[in-house]
Formats: sequence, structure tokens, C-alpha cells
Amino acid sequence: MDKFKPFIEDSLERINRLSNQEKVAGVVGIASLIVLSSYLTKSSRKNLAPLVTETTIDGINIDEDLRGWLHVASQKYGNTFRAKIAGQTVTVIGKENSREVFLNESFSFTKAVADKFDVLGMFGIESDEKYLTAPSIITRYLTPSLTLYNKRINNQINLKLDELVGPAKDEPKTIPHLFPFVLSIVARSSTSVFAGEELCKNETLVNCFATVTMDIGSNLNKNWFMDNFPMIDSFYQRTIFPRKPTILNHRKNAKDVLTPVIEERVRNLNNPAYDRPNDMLQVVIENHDPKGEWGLPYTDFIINWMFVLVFVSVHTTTENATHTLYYLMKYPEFRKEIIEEQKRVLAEEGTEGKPVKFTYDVVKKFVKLDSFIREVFRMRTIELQLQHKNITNRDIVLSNGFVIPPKHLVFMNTWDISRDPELQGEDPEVFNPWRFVESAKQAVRIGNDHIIFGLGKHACPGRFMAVNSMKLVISNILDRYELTPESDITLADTVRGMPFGGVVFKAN
Ligand code: HEM
Repeated sequence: MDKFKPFIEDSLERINRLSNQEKVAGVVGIASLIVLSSYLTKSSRKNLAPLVTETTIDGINIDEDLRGWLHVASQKYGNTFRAKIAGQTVTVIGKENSREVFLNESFSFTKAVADKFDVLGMFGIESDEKYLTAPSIITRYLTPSLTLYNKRINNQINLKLDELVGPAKDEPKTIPHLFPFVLSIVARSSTSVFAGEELCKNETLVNCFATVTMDIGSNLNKNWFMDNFPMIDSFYQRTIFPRKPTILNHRKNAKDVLTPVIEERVRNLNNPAYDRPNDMLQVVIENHDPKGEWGLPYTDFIINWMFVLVFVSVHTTTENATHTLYYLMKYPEFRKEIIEEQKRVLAEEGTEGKPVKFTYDVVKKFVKLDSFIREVFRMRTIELQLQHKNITNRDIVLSNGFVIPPKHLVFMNTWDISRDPELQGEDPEVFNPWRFVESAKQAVRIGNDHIIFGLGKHACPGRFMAVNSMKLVISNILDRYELTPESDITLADTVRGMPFGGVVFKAN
């Protein structure tokens, strides 16, 4: 011990020479080191999935070819590994473990999305708590009414086609890009379901519902601080963004149109002589007591509900209907078969010339169209998608033993799912629109092999409306017009990518 004496005395003397501030800093520094080293020891003891740091594997670079990179990375490191994606270390989950993530309530897709793109917060909806019943409202009231809503959806699609394409008999009409075209059709037909047949004639409201989601997306200019400091990001999205003129304008427009209607419906709630409107606005009002504590004026609360429905449905349905139409344009031979099926079913069902040609039952018989849509979904689930966040403050241990720490993000390697021959059948690389015709795998039927709508308790409750609307938009267009590509059709080859090409519409 004696041999340490000079060292200890020297150290004590040095410490005594330090100012009080320096001593405090020293103590804090040592304490931090102890905490940090104990954290590092603990986390290094955790069985985290292997961290892949190579940005290029077998000559494939992650930024140039994410899909190819995912493929070689999973061959080399197994189906679960960690990687730095867009500056953040996340865990990539392959087909073997994706199901358990969906089914585990400790993971949340909506919270993971909201961390980066808090659409409700950006629209000034402070808490999502009061709208958590949306899935059950959709399942209980919307999906069972689709048979009834089909008439108005068809009507609105046709009115919009009259307006956007017109007769196009002698003079064909060229639509330069199908996305805005489909968006205005879907916005109008969805408004007829959400707010009723009268309100869907209101251009201001329909335009607001059509553009609000994209306006939020295009106005969110993230900078380095927001990407690296989640609290600054959240503050910006929830406090500053909702005050932007575009957002205030959308709110004002919706409020001006919807407030008098909501007030009138509330006044008539207990009036037996009132002709009860049949739409989601009425359902939402009837499910929320006007005298209840909603934390904001009742009309604002109900208007928020309308926007919640719009945010989850209009853009998603439009995007997928647009992609499907472009696939139909790219493959005229398949388009021909879809048209033949349509003609055959209409003849069998005898609805030609009736007020509603494409009834729910007719649409159900379009098995080729259904398979085509599901195949387009499959072609679109091809990268890292459906991120989920561990929303608890404890580790989640996956069945393969890998640990997902609190707040950590996992991404589904959807390429692994959509290109697996065991899950998808022969030649999964090939676009085969009739892949599901002979199977019971409808476009709405979720499963380990079909996760575009999620899985489990939180699987998309609006998928029945979404696929039904897609079929009605496509069927009405094909029924009324002969379509020819104006130029080459380019399909999207990434998840975020857009197809391109003008389409010439000529009346049949
Ligand atoms: C093709 C169009 C659509 C796609 C691809 C889609 C996809 C999804 C996905 C992936 C989820 C998350 C599932 C999960 O957390 O596991 C979801 C949730 C949801 N979707 Fe859709 N959706 C579409 C259309 C719609 C429509 C039309 C509605 C409403 C009418 C809707 C309402 C909802 C709601 C309310 C949730 C939240 C479910 C929950 O948290 O429990 N979606 N959707």
C-alpha cells in the first residue's frame, strides 16, 4: 500500500488546488462516466440484431439500390439485422418475424409514423386520443353500409368524369397525369360517404379534402435540426406548423361549410320527424354527445373527425388507384381481359341500363380485377415499409432472440415478403395479374403474404372501402372510355416513386 502513498498524496494535493467549480465538474464527469459505462455494458450485453455497417455489399450500394442491398444483406446477416437508414439505426425485419411485430401491442405503426410526419398534430389536432375509436366506427358503420353507399359513389364518380373528361366522342381528351385526375374523383366520392350527397357538391369542401394531405406534406420542410432533435421537430410540427396560412385556410374553408350543417343536425338529433342523413358525419355526431367534454367546441371536434377520415383514406386510395390504372395502361392485353370480364358480369347480372350498374354484388364478381389490384399491391410492397416503434419503456425480445430496445424502430423488409416464392407462388419477380384468380386471396384479405394493409388488431379497417372505391373508379372509366397511352407509360420502381404518362380518353 505504501508504494501508492506518494501517488495518493500527489492526487489529493492536485484536487485541493482545484477551484470548487472544477471539483464539481470533476465529480459530474466521473458520475457520467460511471452511468455511461454501465449503460454501454448493459446494452452491449443485449442481444441486438447484427449491425450492418457496410454500405456496399457484393458491389450493391444501399443508396443506389436499396432493394438489392436488402437482399444481399439478409443473405449475409440473416433475416433480422440493424442498418442505418436515412441517418437512423433501425432494425430490419424479414418475413419470418414481421407477423409478431404487427401482433405485438408494444409496437405501434401510427406512433412511428407520427414521429416523422405527425399529420394530425400538423393540422392542429392536439391529441389523437379522442379519435382512437375511428377503426371501430369504420368497421361498425362504414363497411356494412358499402352496399348502400355504392350508388352514390358511382354517381359521384360519373359526375366527376363528366366534368373532367366530358363526352370525348369526336374530340378525345388527354389527361396528362392520372394522379390529380384520380384524386379529384376519389375526394368527391369519399366526401359523399363522409359528409353526404349534398355536401359533396360543395367544391370548396371537396377541394379541401382532396388537397389537405398533400399540402401538409409539401409544406413540411424539414431541416437538419428537426432530423436530429426530435423535440424540436415535434415542437415545430405541433406548434408552429398548424399556424401556417395553408393550414388555417383549410380549416376555415371546412369550418365555413360544415359548421351550419353540424349545428342543424345537432338541433334535430331528437326530432323523430327529421329525415336522418345517412353518412359518416351523422354517425360521428350520434356517437359523440354534443354536451360531452371534448376539450374543444363541439363543431370543431366533429370537423376534426372528418379530417381524421380524410387523412387515412383519400390519399392512400388515390395513390393505389393511380398505380393500378397505370399498370392497366402499361399492359393493354390485360386491360382487354378486364374489360371482357366486366362486360360478361354486367350481362350476367343484368344491371346494364339500371340506375346503378356497378352494384356491390357486380363488383364482387370482378375476380380478375380483384387479382389485378392485389398484384399491383404486391408490386408496390418492395422495400422498407410499415415501420413500427417500441412504444414501451422495456425491451421487446423477438422470437428469434433479438432485442428491440424502447423507442427503437423496426422496418418490415417487404421485398422479402412480396418476392418469396413460398408466399407468392411461381416467378414472384414477374407481374402476373391473374396470380390470385383461382385462390381465396382477395385484395382485402390480409395475411403474412399480404401486408399492405397491416395485420392484426390494427390492420386497416378501411380496406373494404378502399378496394371497393378503386374498383368503382377503374370500372366506370373502362366502361365509358377507350384508353390509349399518349406516350410511353413508366411504372414506378420504388415505393415512393410515381408512374408517368399521359392517357387519351375517347368515349366508347
Ligand atoms: C389503399 C388504401 C389504403 C391503404 C394501403 C391503407 C393502409 C393502412 C395501413 C398499413 C394501416 C396501418 C396498419 C397497422 O397499424 O398495422 C392503416 C390503418 C388505418 N387505416 Fe388504412 N389504408 C387505406 C385506406 C383506408 C381507408 C379508405 C380508410 C377509411 C375509410 C382507412 C382507415 C384506416 C384507419 C382508421 C387506420 C388505423 C387503424 C388502427 O390504428 O387500428 N384506410 N391503413
